[in-house]
Amino acid sequence: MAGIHSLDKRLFPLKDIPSIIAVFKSQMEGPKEPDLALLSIVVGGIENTMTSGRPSLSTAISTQKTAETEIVITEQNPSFFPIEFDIVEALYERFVAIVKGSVDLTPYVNQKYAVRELVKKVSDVIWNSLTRSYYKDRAHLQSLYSYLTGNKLDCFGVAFAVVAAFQVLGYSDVHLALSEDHAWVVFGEHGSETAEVTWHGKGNEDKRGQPIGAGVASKSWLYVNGCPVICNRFTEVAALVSSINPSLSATSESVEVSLLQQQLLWLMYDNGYILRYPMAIGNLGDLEEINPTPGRSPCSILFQEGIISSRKYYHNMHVYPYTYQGGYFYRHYMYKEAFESWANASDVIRQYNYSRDDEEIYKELMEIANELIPHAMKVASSSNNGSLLRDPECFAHLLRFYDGLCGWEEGSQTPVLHIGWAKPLVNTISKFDAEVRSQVAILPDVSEKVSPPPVTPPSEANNNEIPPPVKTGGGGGEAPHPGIVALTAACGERILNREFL
Ligand SMILES: CC1(C)CN=C(N2CCN(c3ncnc4sc(C(F)(F)C(F)(F)F)cc34)CC2)S1
Repeated sequence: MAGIHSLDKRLFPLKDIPSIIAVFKSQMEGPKEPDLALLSIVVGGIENTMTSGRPSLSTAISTQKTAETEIVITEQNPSFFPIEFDIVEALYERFVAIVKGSVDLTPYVNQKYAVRELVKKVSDVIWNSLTRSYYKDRAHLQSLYSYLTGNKLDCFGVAFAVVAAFQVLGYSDVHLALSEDHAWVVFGEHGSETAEVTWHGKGNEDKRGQPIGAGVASKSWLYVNGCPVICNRFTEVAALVSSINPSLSATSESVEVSLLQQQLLWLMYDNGYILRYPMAIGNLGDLEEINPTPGRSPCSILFQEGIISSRKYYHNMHVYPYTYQGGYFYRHYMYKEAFESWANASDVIRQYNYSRDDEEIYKELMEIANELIPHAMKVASSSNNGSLLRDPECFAHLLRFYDGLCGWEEGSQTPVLHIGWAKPLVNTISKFDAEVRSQVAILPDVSEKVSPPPVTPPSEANNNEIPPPVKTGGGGGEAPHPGIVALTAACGERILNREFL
C-alpha cells in the first residue's frame, strides 16, 4: 500500500487546515502519483465528521480524557480535526482488501491496459457493495469515507471509487471523465475507450459497461458534445476537492470545511490542476465571493477564467461557466451584465438537442428565465429611473437568451418551451418601449448558407437617423446604425414567430 505508507504519520492527528494542506502537498510532490483512495478518505472523513452534528471520534476521545474538566472540544472547534491516522489506515486497508479481494486479475495479467470487461467488473464490485436503497441525492455521499463507513455513494462517488479502485489495482490508464452533470471513465492505450460506470438521474436504467458514443451522438448536453473534462491523477484530486460539500443543513455550512475546500482549491489552482476544469474554477469563485482571500484574484476574475477555460479547451460547449458568472452579476445587482452572461450561456445550449437526460440544465435555465430575469426586470424598472428598460443592448441580450432556448428546442425530440415560459418572456419583452425595440436590427445570419446581400454603407446624410430595422428573415442589406444592436435573422424568426403551445 504505497499510498498509506508514503504518508507521514507525524502529520497526524490532523489538527488543522495547514496539516491537511501538508498531506495534499506531500501527495502532490510525489515521487509516486497522488493516492486517490487515501486523499478521499481523509477529506471525506473530515467532511462527514464536521457536518454530521455528532461528536467526532477525536472530540469524543478528548471529552472522555478531560471528563473532569469543563472543556468540551466542540464539533466546530477549528483547532480539532477529527481524523486519526489509525482510522485512515484502517479504512484505506479495507478499501484495498475489498478491491483486491473481489477482482481476479489472472485473465488480464499480460495486459498493461484495462479492457471493457474489467471496467464493468470493477464497477459491479462498487455497485453491488452499496446499500440497497438510500436517498441518492443526499449530501456527503461523494467520498470513499462514505463508501467504507456507510456503503453509500452518489453518482459522482461511484465513478470516483471505480477510478480509485483501478489505481489500487495498478492501472494508470483508467481516468475520470466529467461533463457538467455526469461522470464516466476513459481507458485503454490511448485513453480513447469510454465506459459508463455509474447511474445518472432518477428512474433511468443505468448504462454501466456501455461506451458513451450514443450519448454524444444524440447531441444531449449531458455528454457536452464529446468535450468532457478528461482527468489525470492530479485533476482527479482536484475533482475530489471540488466535490467537498461543506453544507451542515439546507441553510448552513461548516466554516471550517468551506475554508479547507477553499485553500485546497487554491493549491490545485496554483499547481495548474484546475486550468482545464471550468467548474472547479467556478467553485473557487463562489467560495471567494463569500470569503475573499487577501492578495488573490477577485471572484469576478475567476468566473471569467472559467469561461476562458471552457472556450479554450472545450470548444465553448460548457454552460455552467456562464451561469456561475451570471449568478455573480445577479447577486451584485449587475443585471445588464447578468443578461449578457445568460445570453452567452444560451448560445452554448443552442448547440444541443434537448433530451430527457438534460433536466438539470433545463431547471437551471428555467429558473433564470422565469425567476431571475423577471425579478431583475422588476427591480430595474424602479432603479436608475428605469434606464435598463431603455437599453437596446439589454433588450438584445434577452432576445439572444430566449433565442438560444428556441434553438435548443429546434430539432429536439422533446419540446423545451411551454406557456409557463411564454408569460414571463412576453412580460419581460413588453417592458421595453417600442422605441427601444426598434433600435435592435435583425440582420442576415452571417452563418446562413446563402451569402447575405451586399451591405451598402449608410451615406453620410442619414448617418444620424436610426434606419428602420431590417425585416426579419434576412435581406435588406442596410448596415446597422452604429448605435443599434444587431441580431441574427434566425433569432428574430424564432422569437417573433414562435407559437407557444
Ligand atoms: C453555476 C452552478 C449552478 C453552480 N454550481 C454548479 N455546480 C456545482 C459543482 N459541480 C461540479 N463541480 C465540480 N466538478 C463536478 S463533476 C460534476 C458531475 F460531472 F456532474 C458529476 F460528477 F456527475 F457530479 C459536477 C461537478 C456541478 C455544477 S453549476
